[in-house]
Amino acid sequence: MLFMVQMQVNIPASLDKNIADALKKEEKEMSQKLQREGKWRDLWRVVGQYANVSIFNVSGNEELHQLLISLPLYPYMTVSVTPLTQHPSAIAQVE
Ligand SMILES: O=C(O)CC1=CCC(=O)O1
Repeated sequence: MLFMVQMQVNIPASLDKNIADALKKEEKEMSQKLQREGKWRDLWRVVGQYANVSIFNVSGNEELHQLLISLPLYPYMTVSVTPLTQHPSAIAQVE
């Protein structure tokens, strides 16, 4: 199943910089692992914001939920999830 996920990152200025940097590094490693596995299909920066729009290809709600809550930056994110389905006019096939 495909999901559009919007993540707004709100790291408090009071968080120690070394901790913030370590969380960002872990987040990058995890997101790149999931991209290589094909689960995190697209990752786009929202211009002008510390936010991204992502497309996930996972088995369903539960897998997506577990994946999102295990992201290192999850405690500092506002997450919005939109399930997607094939548009009847689309010529690209959903995998
Ligand atoms: O920078 C972000 O938008 C948060 C994030 C998601 C994957 C990643 O590497 O950083």
